[in-house]
Amino acid sequence: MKLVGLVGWRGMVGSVLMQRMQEEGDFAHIEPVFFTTSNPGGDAPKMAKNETKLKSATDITELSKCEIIISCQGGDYTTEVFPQLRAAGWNGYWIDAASTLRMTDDAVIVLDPVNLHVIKDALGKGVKNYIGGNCTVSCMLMGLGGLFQHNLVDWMTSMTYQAASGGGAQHMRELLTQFGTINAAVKPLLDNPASAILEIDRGVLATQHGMSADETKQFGVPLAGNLIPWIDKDLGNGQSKEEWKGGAETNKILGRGDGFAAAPIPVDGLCVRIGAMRCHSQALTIKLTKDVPMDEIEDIIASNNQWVKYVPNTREASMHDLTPAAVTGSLTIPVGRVRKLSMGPEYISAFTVGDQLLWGAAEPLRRMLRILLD
Ligand SMILES: NC(=O)C1=CN([C@@H]2O[C@H](COP(=O)(O)OP(=O)(O)OC[C@H]3O[C@@H](n4cnc5c(N)ncnc54)[C@H](OP(=O)(O)O)[C@@H]3O)[C@@H](O)[C@H]2O)C=CC1
Ligand SMILES: N[C@@H](CC(=O)OP(=O)(O)O)C(=O)O
Repeated sequence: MKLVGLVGWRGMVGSVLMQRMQEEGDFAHIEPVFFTTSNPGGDAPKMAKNETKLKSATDITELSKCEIIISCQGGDYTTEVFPQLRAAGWNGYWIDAASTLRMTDDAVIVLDPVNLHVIKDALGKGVKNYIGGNCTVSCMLMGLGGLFQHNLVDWMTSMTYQAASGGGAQHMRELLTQFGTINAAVKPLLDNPASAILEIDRGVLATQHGMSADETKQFGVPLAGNLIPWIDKDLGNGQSKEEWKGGAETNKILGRGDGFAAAPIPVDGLCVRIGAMRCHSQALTIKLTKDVPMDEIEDIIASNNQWVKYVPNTREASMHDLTPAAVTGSLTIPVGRVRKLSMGPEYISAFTVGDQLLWGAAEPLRRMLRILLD
């Protein structure tokens, strides 16, 4: 059985990965070795077999013994440890959730329901680095992959509604704490049915404006009852790094653009943080390469993979099936609000939601592991 090193297994993404690996019986196919940056010598989790103690995640000799390493430890860890491992002559497979290596020439962004052909081609060429994509991009492609597969996308804009979890566990906690603070500030008024709504509204606003640096440490400004129209770094050209990833990663996953024969498809838009917990949603405007009847569009979207679920464009279905609350914890990727736009028969809208810790982070990694094992 292959020795598989697991780094970052107790973090938020890592915990979801461990849960999914247990659900899918992945541990039956590997000899796991658990690494840690904080507790070498401590007890490994119950999935451990022969190696029951945690090893240091910076011990290059121990890491080098693994044929495959999966890291959910984060970009700083990858930046520090990955070059040392390769410099030491390690030739194993590196599977990573962090963005650090995604755009390097010797790495493939993995989302096998969409780009198994790209992965297989790279494996044949001896590529050893397989990196999970940006959560927003992966969730979008799981939903709209059919349109790309049929060469129907001329260009696409993605306007996102991204959950707090994209920032990490502390961001989720901060959001909930802020909701609690706001509620507490106006609770006496809320409890009194005779109180004036504008007085409640003033109380909410005063609480948001009065939040301390400590209460907004993660997001920088209040997110509860608010939104933040900027995610990740400022690239200095008016675009955020999250928005840049939308175009760059989508094309790399599809095997288009730089380094590939196929021309890139323009994908761009605005990325916005909202007060959802762990599902990223996005509203898409798509210019098709030709006028396609609606029933064909539905078939193409719905039949692309077993997780996509086409939601009829009705009020009831959209309210119940096309929301973060409906999707959280599930691998289902609903796609709805699909209709022809008034700009012309080649323009359609769509709305999709995905659990950014599942398809957005953990699931492509464990599926890449299974591809290597099978
Ligand atoms: N959050 C997201 O939405 C996404 C994240 N990613 C990537 O995954 C990386 C990891 O993200 P995420 O899982 O959110 O990071 P976490 O902060 O939850 O976990 C990272 C590491 O922090 C250490 N840690 C310290 N304190 C705790 C604690 N109380 N509970 C659990 N772990 C703790 C653990 O390392 P140790 O056991 O060694 O102490 C853990 O592996 C990101 O940096 C990013 O590169 C990718 C896609 C989406
Ligand atoms: N940037 C994403 C989360 C994330 O970790 O993205 P990436 O894996 O591309 O760094 C968000 O904030 O929602």
